[in-house]
Amino acid sequence: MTDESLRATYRILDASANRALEGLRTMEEFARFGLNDGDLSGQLKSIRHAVTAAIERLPRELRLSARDTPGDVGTLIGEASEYHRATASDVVAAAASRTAQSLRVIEEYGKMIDPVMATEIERNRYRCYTAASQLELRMPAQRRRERLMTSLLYVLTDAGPDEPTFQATVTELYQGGADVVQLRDHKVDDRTLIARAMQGTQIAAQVGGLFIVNDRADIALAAGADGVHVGQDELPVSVARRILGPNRLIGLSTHSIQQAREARSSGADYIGCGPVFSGRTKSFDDYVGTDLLREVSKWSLGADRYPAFAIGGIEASNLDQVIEAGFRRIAVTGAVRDAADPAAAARELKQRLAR
Ligand SMILES: Cc1ncc(COP(=O)(O)OP(=O)(O)O)c(N)n1
Ligand SMILES: Cc1ncsc1CCOP(=O)(O)O
Ligand SMILES: [Mg+2]
Repeated sequence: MTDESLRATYRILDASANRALEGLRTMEEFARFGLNDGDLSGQLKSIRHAVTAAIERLPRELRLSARDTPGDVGTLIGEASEYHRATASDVVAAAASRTAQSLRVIEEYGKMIDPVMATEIERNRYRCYTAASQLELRMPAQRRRERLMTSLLYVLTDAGPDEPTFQATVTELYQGGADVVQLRDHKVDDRTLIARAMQGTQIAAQVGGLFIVNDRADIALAAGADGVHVGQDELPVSVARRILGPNRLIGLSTHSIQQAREARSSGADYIGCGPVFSGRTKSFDDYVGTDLLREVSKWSLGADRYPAFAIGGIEASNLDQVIEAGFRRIAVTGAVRDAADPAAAARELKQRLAR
């Protein structure tokens, strides 16, 4: 090998090593701080250390003297996509792909310089594929939980008389500012339920909203919905979780502070809290009123801002009482469904919650 080609090879190895280590660290940070997953962040850290050790087999002075960042023509070539990362999932996917490519480059050029190093890099490239795919598989959960954290308005709707009507209703609800739409209909058959659940899921994905199925974890899973909502006498959260896996959301109805605390420790992603007032959709013997909202809001704001939606008879006319009790998240049916202009009614509620 000529001096020139040796220098070029070291330059490639040095740049690729930096890229691979940066990519590994980017993934590791998300596993650690985004997912709090000690096992996955440990795996990525161990790969990073193994790659560092393999690279350190190359004489550091040769790597450093070959480095020429100001003279690198590649630093001037930027694709627009490199500057756009809308979500943490995009960051992780880009880091995973960059890392795998860089490890492959080190492996190929490294074979000319140090076959032992190349073999060690190959071994860690395979480890990296496994860890990166585990991390990427966790990202839908992250996206859903991030979306939930920014959700203020949750609207429950029935299956409607037919598919076009349901499609128009759900689209209108999201356009009006609903962050979450729940399909809640005890009257229709399972065929109708699954068809509507699939339709709602598709609309939600297009507009960036969340779509939840009431009561039925099986239907939620089969439709690919964002999650299920269950009541105190329905599927326990642990069973719904077994059906839905870690990536989907589970909401639980709660009627006391004790139930709210238990919901959180059982792994529910959010709670419905009520019934607050007497409403038009479902009647109850007792109403929790705003006292429970006050108690839950004091606790949930301290509990890492655990998402809690007030539900039951909430309307534009009593919304201030809910807000005064510390709640900025509500779930409604009648206030939107029965309005002359449901989208406008949703928009008004949303604007007041967001203030
Ligand atoms: C967001 C939200 N909160 C509460 C409920 C009520 O659930 P549940 O008590 O199980 O009653 P049904 O809706 O099944 O009649 C809900 N659906 N959504
Ligand atoms: C399903 C449910 N659970 C508690 S209150 C309620 C109904 C919510 O509808 P509305 O907003 O019309 O009272
Ligand atoms: Mg229920």
